[in-house]
Amino acid sequence: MPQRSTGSRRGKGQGRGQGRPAPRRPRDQVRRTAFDVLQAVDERDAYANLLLPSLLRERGLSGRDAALATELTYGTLRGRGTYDAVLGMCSDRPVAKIDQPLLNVLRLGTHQLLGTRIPPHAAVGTAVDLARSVAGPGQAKFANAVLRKVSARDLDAWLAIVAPDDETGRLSVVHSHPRWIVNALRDAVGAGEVEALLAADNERPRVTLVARPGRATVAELGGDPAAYSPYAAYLPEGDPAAVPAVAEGRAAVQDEASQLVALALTRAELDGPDGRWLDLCAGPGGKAALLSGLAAERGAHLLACDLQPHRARLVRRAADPAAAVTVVDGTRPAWRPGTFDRVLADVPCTGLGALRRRPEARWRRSPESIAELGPLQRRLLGSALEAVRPGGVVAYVTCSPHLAETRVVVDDVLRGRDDIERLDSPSYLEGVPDLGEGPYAQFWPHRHGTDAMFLALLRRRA
Ligand SMILES: C[S@@+](CC[C@H](N)C(=O)[O-])C[C@H]1O[C@@H](n2cnc3c(N)ncnc32)[C@H](O)[C@@H]1O
Repeated sequence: MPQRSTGSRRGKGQGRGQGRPAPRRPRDQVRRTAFDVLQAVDERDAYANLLLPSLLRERGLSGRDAALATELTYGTLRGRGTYDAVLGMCSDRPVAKIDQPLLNVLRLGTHQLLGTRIPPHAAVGTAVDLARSVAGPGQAKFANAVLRKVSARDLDAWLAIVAPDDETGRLSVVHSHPRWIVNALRDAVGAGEVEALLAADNERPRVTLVARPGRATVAELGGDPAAYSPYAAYLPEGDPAAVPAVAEGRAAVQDEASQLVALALTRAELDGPDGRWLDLCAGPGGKAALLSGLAAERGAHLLACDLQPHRARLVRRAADPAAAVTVVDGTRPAWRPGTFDRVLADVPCTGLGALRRRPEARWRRSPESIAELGPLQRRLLGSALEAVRPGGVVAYVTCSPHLAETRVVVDDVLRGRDDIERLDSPSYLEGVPDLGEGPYAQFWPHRHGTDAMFLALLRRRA
């Protein structure tokens, strides 16, 4: 079920009695900003985690206003499946027939009513104002009628009414995930844990920082040292950019499992040289920053690649200055086979393991996305295995636990090959419990408090 915010009780910018707004400036900037992000996500595939911070800056929203806009945006994106089911009961038009802008206003209003402690009169009043400004007076009346019906019950009471009887349907509506994702996650984690996983996907993730090796220390990060990564700390509250090491690029926000899968690659023992490391899909550079720092400490050298020039530029900014960064199609590499001692293939994937941080991915992705990504994932893994020398190690990584992106890809690529050994990945993540029985390792939000990262460590036989 969408997480109920413990945040603001106030109805921000209720507007009534506050005098006339300045011309051309929406009077409720907080909700207008959340609405604009919701629209951009739907209309032009924007990423909320990139667009929202820039809109907040542009509109001068900070402190409690920025926190409320963030809560409303993410809460509405997360809860959309649940809220649409409720709206379907409260509207005389099918949800699919409601125009997009008005539907997003209704979702935003429903989130405030069912997922926050904002007083109902403020939630409805501000939504009606917003409906008037984006869809006209007639639609404002409709929004008022619908949201008044929504406000008649709390979330639990609505769920008792709208949740379907079949288990997949119930999980889908109660935890606001499309059915196909419920099924895929059940296949990956098992029926006994899928509900805990879906619930964890709707929690706000704690902010985890990484102290980039050789450039910052965990003590500088200020928070509690993290449970598993020796380079991580949990930020208790506040803006990560206020941490000096983050502002200076010596530290960054990075999920702990993202750190650990890169670390596991560096921990696999090698026979022979260990000087040449490759990050095949490096953009925007989180793992390359960690690997390049460790490489520099060990006298090794990292080459970090990405297909996209703008992503490669982000890698350049994040990585240790000693690393080489280049634009390369990893499926048609420029190096000779067997050049590298360690290779990371952190391939493009659906991102279904990071739904806490990118809630819109669940609505944007489809089973077709899995089918579309599969050939590229296989080619990149094949290319990584070609790039590593006999005796060297490849880490195949996804930020998705979907079986068709994880073990099925690895098993397909290795089928019929006897030159590759599967290493026991969990044993390179000592101290992290419950990663599975091996040889692959799977992190889970509900078990580890991390993204659902997948790791396969593969050695090319000497
Ligand atoms: C999952 S992201 C990598 C995340 C990165 N390792 C990090 O930790 O920040 C996948 C990356 O692969 C890149 N990519 C896609 N196709 C590629 C190709 N054919 N060759 C190299 N990179 C590719 C994408 O541009 C994207 O930046």
